[in-house]
Amino acid sequence: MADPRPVPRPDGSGAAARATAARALHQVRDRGQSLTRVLQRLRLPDQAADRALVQEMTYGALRTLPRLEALAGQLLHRPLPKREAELQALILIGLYQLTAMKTPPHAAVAATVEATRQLSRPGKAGLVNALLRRFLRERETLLAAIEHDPRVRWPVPEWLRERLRRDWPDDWERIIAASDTRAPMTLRVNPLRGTRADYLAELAAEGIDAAPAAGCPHGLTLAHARPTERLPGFAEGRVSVQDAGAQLAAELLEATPGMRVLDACTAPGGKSAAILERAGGELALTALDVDGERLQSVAALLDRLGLRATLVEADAARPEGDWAAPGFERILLDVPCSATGVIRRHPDIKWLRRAEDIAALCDQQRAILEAIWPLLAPGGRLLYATCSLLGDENHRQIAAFLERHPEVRECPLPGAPGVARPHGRQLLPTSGGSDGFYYALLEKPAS
Ligand SMILES: C[S@@+](CC[C@H](N)C(=O)[O-])C[C@H]1O[C@@H](n2cnc3c(N)ncnc32)[C@H](O)[C@@H]1O
Repeated sequence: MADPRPVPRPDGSGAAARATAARALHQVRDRGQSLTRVLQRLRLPDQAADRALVQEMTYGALRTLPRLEALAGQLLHRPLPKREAELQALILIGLYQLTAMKTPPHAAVAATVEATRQLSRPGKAGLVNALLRRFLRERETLLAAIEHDPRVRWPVPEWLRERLRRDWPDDWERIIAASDTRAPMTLRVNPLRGTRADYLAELAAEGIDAAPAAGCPHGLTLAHARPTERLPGFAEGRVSVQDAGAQLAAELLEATPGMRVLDACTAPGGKSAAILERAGGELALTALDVDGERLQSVAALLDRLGLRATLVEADAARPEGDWAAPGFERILLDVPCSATGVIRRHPDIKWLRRAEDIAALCDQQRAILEAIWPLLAPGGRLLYATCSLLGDENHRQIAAFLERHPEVRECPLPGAPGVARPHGRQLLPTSGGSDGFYYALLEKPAS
């Protein structure tokens, strides 16, 4: 199978980037690790361009995994043994470059072949070279053979496809397609440190193309994503990165200065910060999370933005202690969920989530909602939020809650973006638009 033609040796950094991408893909695909965590842990290349390449290859390969696996299946006479899972991941990274990236094919092949050395598999260089060159020779035939494979047409696990089809009979294909696109980079301007109009003008003066984000008074979308270090005033807390759909939470909650507010699932803190900014920082905000490590990022975020809240590490499903005194006028419940609405930003979710996780998440959501509701003041409002697209976590969860608590009033959300559901509203991920969020606003009777 080895191709006898010599392979040009690329410079080492390109090969290192491919090897790192293969390691990361292997950790996600075969070990069930989250891509964000893997990329934080792995030693990434020194050069920014190589780090961006690792990012592009890993995110891209996870988006189109079934296509790459189906191609590798055609190219390999028999599957590689389990102990070669990292090499298999390298082959997938190689195929991703040849199917989806603009890298000249000979350079992509050479750097991927060279990466076998970095993975301590120099004896497999011939195999990788032969496979990738065969793909280039037989590209049209190989791609045509998998075109109608349902896993390739709708690159999500079958259980998720079926659930999306059931919940979104008219939109499921569009949703899956949009979930495979790259999400835009949206910012939220901190109104305590300047206006959106001024920030847009400053960006324009620096040649950074941006436009106001629809439906977000403080939001703007960049034409091209860039590292936060290269955003004016980022370190000084003038802007934060936050999806337009996530920014909507603060608008729907309408917490005004002086209110006592609870964010019961706060980390990493984006919505807490938006709620505080919208009220000029003049809120008594309790920001709670069960995960102490994640709470540290909330502290760092509020610090950067010049905002204050009482941070509490506690389980929202068991309110006890000082923080749990009833009488909150506003509560945000951004509950743990399947995150099926943010697959664009975290394509690993598609492969890490299991069908059986959903029922367990629904139980958790119900427990948190039931436990937190008594803390709401009479006449107060609770915004239930998820970044899920699944009815069980969203409108059916709220329908069941309303059935158990007939005194609760559901507030209409007129003018809010998204699609009306039997209860609440759903933002769908769309090309160039926001992530997939769900919101329902509930009010306690005044007496
Ligand atoms: C969807 S994230 C919240 C995102 C956050 N609101 C933001 O906009 O940045 C859900 C959070 O809920 C937390 N969480 C999960 N179970 C919890 C519980 N029982 N009590 C409190 N927090 C919990 C998780 O640690 C996670 O940080």
